[in-house]
Amino acid sequence: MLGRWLHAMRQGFPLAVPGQVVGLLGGSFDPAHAGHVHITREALRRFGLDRVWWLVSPGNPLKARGPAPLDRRLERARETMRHPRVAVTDIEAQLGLRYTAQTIRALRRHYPGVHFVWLMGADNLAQLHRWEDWRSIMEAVPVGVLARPGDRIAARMSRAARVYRQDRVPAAEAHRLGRMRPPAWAFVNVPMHGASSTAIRAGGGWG
Ligand SMILES: Nc1ncnc2c1ncn2[C@@H]1O[C@H](COP(=O)(O)OP(=O)(O)OP(=O)(O)O)[C@@H](O)[C@H]1O
Ligand SMILES: O=C(O)c1ccc[n+]([C@@H]2O[C@H](COP(=O)([O-])O)[C@@H](O)[C@H]2O)c1
Repeated sequence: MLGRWLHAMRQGFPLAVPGQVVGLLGGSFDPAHAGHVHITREALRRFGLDRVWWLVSPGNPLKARGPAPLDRRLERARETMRHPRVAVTDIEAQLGLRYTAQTIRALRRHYPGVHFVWLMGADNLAQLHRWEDWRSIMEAVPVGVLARPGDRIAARMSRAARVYRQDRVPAAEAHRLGRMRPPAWAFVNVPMHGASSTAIRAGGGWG
């Protein structure tokens, strides 16, 4: 176990110790914005997380348009999210991975004993059934979903929500999500934030 740990630290990966609950917010962050910060703070509180790691993706496999260069997105993400319990990382690029199911498998190997929770906005739950090997994600880690304007109904009616309806955790129990045995997922109706990277790009806000 120590060997794998040292390996993760040598690669500059964030530190986590066995027993900690770490939320993973994967995203294009093209660019990062106040909505990401908002859901991260809500997730820390609502899902009882010790840490959140932002996984700035090399590129969403379902998005045809390539994002801005990774270094630029990382830099903006680090300027945007400043919190002692949040780390902004490019772990996926370092591991040469872009499919979430593979990333989760790799992180669980690198960090034995750490409890991971996959985080996402409601728009992503609505699409989850299109992700590579999506059921293995639900079976591997608990999933925390945060409300997003316009996407709550699509998320609730989604294929993933229907297939895993028995495994939905009531919002009042969501603070224990990280220690639950998967499949387990919770949808929390946090106050919503309207920011989106698409809107920022459309307004030339990257400049
Ligand atoms: N305002 C928001 N409210 C709730 N969840 C959000 C919000 N913005 C982003 N997210 C979630 O954060 C994660 C990363 O999002 P992403 O980097 O794709 O930002 P985005 O604003 O959705 O980008 P784009 O408009 O390019 O699709 C996703 O799970 C997404 O659902
Ligand atoms: O694994 C997949 O097939 C897959 C398909 C679409 C999106 N994802 C992941 O979902 C996260 C959110 O993506 P995005 O572009 O909406 O920010 C990010 O970590 C992506 O790598 C993953």
